[in-house]
Amino acid sequence: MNHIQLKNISKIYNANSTQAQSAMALLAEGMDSVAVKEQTGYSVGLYDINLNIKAGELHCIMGLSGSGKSTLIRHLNRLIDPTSGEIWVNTTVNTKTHAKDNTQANTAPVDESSSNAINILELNDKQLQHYRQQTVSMVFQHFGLVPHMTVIQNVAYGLRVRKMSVSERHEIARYWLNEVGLTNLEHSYPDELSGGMQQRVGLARALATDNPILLMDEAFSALDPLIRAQLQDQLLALQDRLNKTIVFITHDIDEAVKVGQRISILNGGRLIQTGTPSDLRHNPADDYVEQFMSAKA
Ligand SMILES: Nc1ncnc2c1ncn2[C@@H]1O[C@H](COP(=O)(O)OP(=O)(O)OP(=O)(O)O)[C@@H](O)[C@H]1O
Repeated sequence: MNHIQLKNISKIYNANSTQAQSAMALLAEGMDSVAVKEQTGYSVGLYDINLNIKAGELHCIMGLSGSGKSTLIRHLNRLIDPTSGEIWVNTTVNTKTHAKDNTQANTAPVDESSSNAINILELNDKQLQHYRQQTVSMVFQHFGLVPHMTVIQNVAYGLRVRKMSVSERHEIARYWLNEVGLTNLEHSYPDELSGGMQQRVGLARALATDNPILLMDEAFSALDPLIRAQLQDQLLALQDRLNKTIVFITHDIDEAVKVGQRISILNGGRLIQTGTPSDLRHNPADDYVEQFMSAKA
């Protein structure tokens, strides 16, 4: 049932292999990332992360600033490569949604031992490009829209590489704009829209590719609370139907509890605990987790 598996992932920034090994030896002894940085000069992004993300789950990654959230999510589309470890992705999980008739074709996911899982760190440039086009999409905190393109061109952007005709890709883009509650704005430019509307465009763009994995890096954090709550509700409603595997980064425990089926808590580059909101509330692994859960509104 796993869609993504991280095995012993560590990331030491700006260190060669020998330097990284010395930092990791200190981490293995239990030294925290701040002390490692003081002693060696190297920043610890992540240390020895083992994490399984299930097919079709909305999995939140939570933690304070600097805990490693962005480092982790950026490994999943290889914007960052680890110092060591493996990242396995099951490429047979299929959550394709057909824009025209809205039928869904969910293929039963295969477990981690399946030969259909690939170690994405072994992909060559061409395979990586294909993986990014067909398997993972990302929604960014600051929307990442192309300013000189209209809304519909932005949403259709990821479909251009699939050699679809303009009319075909615009039909799909229109469908997703409608799904995220944006109609009659297709000819607007991003700077004519509010932040909430721009992020709806960002979401429609990510959904339009119909990739099974959606990465959301603090996607709602720049929005005011009311709009943020609306987008959270909309994401949950969409996910009810789409059943994607969503990795959702947030530093806000209320948001994590609201949207996450499971939550992974990071601290200083280490994975402290993964569980349902109820697991974390009733059986926190340490004081850090307990403080988060008791800070929940
Ligand atoms: N490019 C980089 N070079 C050096 N160190 C880095 C780099 N990117 C991140 N780090 C360090 O890695 C650690 C984890 O950073 P990361 O940005 O992943 O945390 P985060 O939880 O996403 O934080 P935030 O919520 O502030 O975005 C921090 O100590 C950070 O300083």
